Amino acid sequence: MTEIAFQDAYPEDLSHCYGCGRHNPQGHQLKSFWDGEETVAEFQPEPQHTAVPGFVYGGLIASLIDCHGTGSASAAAYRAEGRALGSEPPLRFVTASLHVDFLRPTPLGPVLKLRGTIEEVKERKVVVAMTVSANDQVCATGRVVAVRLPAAMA
Ligand SMILES: CCCCCCCC(=O)SCCNC(=O)CCNC(=O)[C@H](O)C(C)(C)COP(=O)(O)OP(=O)(O)OC[C@H]1O[C@@H](n2cnc3c(N)ncnc32)[C@H](O)[C@@H]1OP(=O)(O)O
Repeated sequence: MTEIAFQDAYPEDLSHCYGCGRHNPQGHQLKSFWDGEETVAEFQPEPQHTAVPGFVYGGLIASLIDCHGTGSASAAAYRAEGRALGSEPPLRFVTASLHVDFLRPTPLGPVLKLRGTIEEVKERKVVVAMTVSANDQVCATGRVVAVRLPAAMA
């Protein structure tokens, strides 16, 4: 694993995202890292993330996939250019498409583990496939198409 989380390399003014912004105290503050050619993140759901008692809310799972996907996209773009994470000019990505499949109920209790595979890297677009596991069982899979931050959001 790298020592710095992808999201901790985001510029100050782009670190307020509900899913991963380090400056959003009410947010999830997801942290993603490299693990070889794959990307990983962990998240501990809390009781307020309940769907049916005992099981995790699907919207939370989708938002974890969203932010692990966009974070992984940014890291993959830096890696493809042979640049250090967070170096200038910044390579920031937003979600163009978010696809989630819920394969089985996700138990509320264990830490959720996300694992991402970089499927495609282009100059403006990165595609990331992900799994979300609890107790070493894949509960959901996801796919994010991430596109470079548009001028309208900068
Ligand atoms: C930066 C730190 C913040 C962290 C972000 C956290 C994640 C988020 O929640 S971001 C918020 C949600 N996302 C948004 O609000 C984005 C709103 N959408 C947009 O601004 C635009 O539609 C945007 C930028 C995604 C795409 O812009 P657009 O001009 O349509 O892109 P365009 O140049 O046509 O397409 C680029 C590539 O992406 C692909 N693409 C674009 N949209 C989609 C889509 N919906 N589905 C699949 N592929 C798509 C295109 O096919 C194209 O691929 P290729 O190069 O292979 O032909």
